[in-house]
Amino acid sequence: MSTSPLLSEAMDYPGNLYVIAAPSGAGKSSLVKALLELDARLMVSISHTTRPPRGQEQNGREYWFISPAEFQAMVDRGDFFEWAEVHGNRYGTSRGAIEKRLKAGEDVVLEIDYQGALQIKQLFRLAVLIFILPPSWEELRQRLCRRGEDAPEVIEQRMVNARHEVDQARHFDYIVVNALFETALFDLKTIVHAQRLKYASQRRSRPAVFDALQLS
Ligand SMILES: Nc1nc2c(ncn2[C@@H]2O[C@H](COP(=O)(O)OP(=O)(O)O)[C@@H](O)[C@H]2O)c(=O)[nH]1
Ligand SMILES: Nc1ncnc2c1ncn2[C@@H]1O[C@H](COP(=O)(O)OP(=O)(O)O)[C@@H](O)[C@H]1O
Repeated sequence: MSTSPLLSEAMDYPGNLYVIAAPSGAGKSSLVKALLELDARLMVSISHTTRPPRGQEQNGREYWFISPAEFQAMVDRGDFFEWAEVHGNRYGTSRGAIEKRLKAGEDVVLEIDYQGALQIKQLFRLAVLIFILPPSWEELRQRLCRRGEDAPEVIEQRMVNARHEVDQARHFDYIVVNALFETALFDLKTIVHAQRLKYASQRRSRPAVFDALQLS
């Protein structure tokens, strides 16, 4: 059991933390974007990365794109809540942004890899870990190809890494299979809503339960 002081503090945070991981191409970003459109109470945290931007990506929208030296300086200053190397690049969640939001009672979604998700669970016992699975390996490859953003060798590396990533799904609280998009989105929405109610009642706050139900 971790003895991090953050563990007990986190119990008192009024906001909920949802952590969503998946192998590249499973549909995580598309699902999270649709979820945010359905649920105005969710905020997504923008990560920092050393990966170069893809075609339509903008600094500060999908990611904060920074150099390896800038990333290292943030690591040295302890600016990251968690960080990991994924597919040869570094990615991290900035500490300040999520703590401030959770303390303010906002529900935060982190779209990160399994290593980061498992680090977060050590710090926030109440974090809800959700793993998105593709319906098959073949469909995963097809989605990566259809997305048309990655070179063939990058796709191959992501397919190899996916085997190990999928193996980590058993450590998560929930698994959602993204076969039919609308069904997976409904599953995600249900998990978010059910956990919101559960934690509101655990905090023994009747107003918080009503608030979670969006009743007055
Ligand atoms: N640990 C960690 N992983 C992250 C973070 N941001 C993104 N990732 C993960 O890094 C991996 C690669 O992301 P990306 O380059 O956008 O590729 P994509 O998953 O194919 O869209 C994905 O598994 C992301 O969830 C972060 O802040 N921390
Ligand atoms: N349920 C689905 N059925 C078919 N294609 C999907 C589905 N979900 C996502 N996609 C497509 O698969 C590709 C990868 O999705 P994306 O959200 O970028 O994945 P990730 O963020 O997990 O890497 C995109 O082209 C997206 O439109």
